[in-house]
Amino acid sequence: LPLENKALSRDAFEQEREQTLGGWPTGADVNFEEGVRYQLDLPPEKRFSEAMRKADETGATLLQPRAGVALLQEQIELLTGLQDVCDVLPTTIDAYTRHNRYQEADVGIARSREAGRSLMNGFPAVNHGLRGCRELVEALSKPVQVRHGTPDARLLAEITLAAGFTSYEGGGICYNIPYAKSVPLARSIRHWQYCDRLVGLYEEAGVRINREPFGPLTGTLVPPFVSHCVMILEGLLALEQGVRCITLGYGQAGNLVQDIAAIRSLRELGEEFFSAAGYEGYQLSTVFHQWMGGFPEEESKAYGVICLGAAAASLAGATKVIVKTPHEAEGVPTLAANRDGLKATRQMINMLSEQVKPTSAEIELETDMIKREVRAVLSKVFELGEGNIAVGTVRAFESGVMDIPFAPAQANAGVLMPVRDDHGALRVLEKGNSPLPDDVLAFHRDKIDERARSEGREASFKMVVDDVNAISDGRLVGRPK
Ligand SMILES: CC[C@H]1O[C@@H](n2cnc3c(N)ncnc32)[C@H](O)[C@@H]1O
Repeated sequence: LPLENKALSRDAFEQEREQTLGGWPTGADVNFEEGVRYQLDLPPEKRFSEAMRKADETGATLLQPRAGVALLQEQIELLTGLQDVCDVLPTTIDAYTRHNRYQEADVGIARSREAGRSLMNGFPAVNHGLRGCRELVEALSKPVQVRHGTPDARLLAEITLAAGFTSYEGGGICYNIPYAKSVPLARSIRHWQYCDRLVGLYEEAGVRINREPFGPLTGTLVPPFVSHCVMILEGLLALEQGVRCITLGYGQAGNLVQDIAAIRSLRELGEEFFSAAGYEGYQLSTVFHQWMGGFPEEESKAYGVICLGAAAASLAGATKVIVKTPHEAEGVPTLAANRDGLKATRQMINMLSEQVKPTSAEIELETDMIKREVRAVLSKVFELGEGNIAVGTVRAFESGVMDIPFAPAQANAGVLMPVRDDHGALRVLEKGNSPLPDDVLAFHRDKIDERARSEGREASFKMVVDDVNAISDGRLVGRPK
């Protein structure tokens, strides 16, 4: 399929829809006009776009957990048990569904039924189908979002959107490079143009669905400019398909100054690039993911990490924060652990939300650095695309102009290497083929040299490894033992 950054024609979309809905028997229940009517009947308090608009209007930071289990009744109980301590709800999708392995998802459901507990790491929404997903939506009183990691998320989108989910996470880059090994980037981008076109068709029918590109990417020392470039490209691709409600994401890195600058620059850069591309009348918000890297085993220390993330999200003025749990080091959290992570986060945000947001010369400098980095990389992506940012994106990854640290995908160069500086901010140790301006690179190098001097060792990959393990080991910067 030719990859172009143009709204899919209705014919092309309908043709592809036939094949998409045939991907699993439950696809046969989906009818677009009926789905629109169902969505239009949802009350405003169950619409994600409304919740995000109000949050930005009032300067609130909304709380959202992750949560997904195999069986429908359990998922209803789980989300019912969470909705009184959060603002908006998730449904985290299982790994089989994320790779379109619905047959195995069926087996997972059957085995979970036999065992009387969830043996899957998420909710297999495609197998539960329209009826199951609607039963879930109708049991709840708050907006529900689909959270997953699916390179080909077309059938999942058709079923969950018709079922009344009002937000859909992901994108053709963010759900490929960190999540898949050998899915061609052009293919996942094209699949996500279908998902975004579907959202655009709902939009044209008067149903505003929120789209949230997945900001953290690999969740391992990803410098703000790297994930910001992905966010802006996926936002532009979505806008072209008719999406008008976008939440750009960012994964906490740990240094407060840098995290605050990251969220503020993300919103400003979104506005800058979306309006420069000629789009208007869209809703733009931000989401801050609490630390996505390794967590301490001990719950008391895990709360420390969770609360720093809560504080950073509030001080940065993020529209929403994705909350971790004290079971993060173990795996899928219990309802109680999920509730506790949310309550600790709420305490932090309540104590900070009435305070004046901090500004400082350091935050201004960091914000300016991030903006210059993003502009340098994206102008190269646009140049590579010769007017087509979808092709530009593919070529940028092929050439290493865009490069995501620690990503498993063959499509990723994997040369750019980050490392923390003496205060824990992420800097570029090895730029790879990233077109960062020389003075910006010198800034990064100076900051890294400062740490090397204070630790009395050369900046090296050993430092990076120490940083990857630092937070699990109880600190931010991976100091030598
Ligand atoms: C993106 C990765 C994050 O999603 C979280 N996660 C993945 N599956 C589930 C799940 N089924 N329930 C709750 N949290 C989950 C996991 O803890 C990790 O922090």
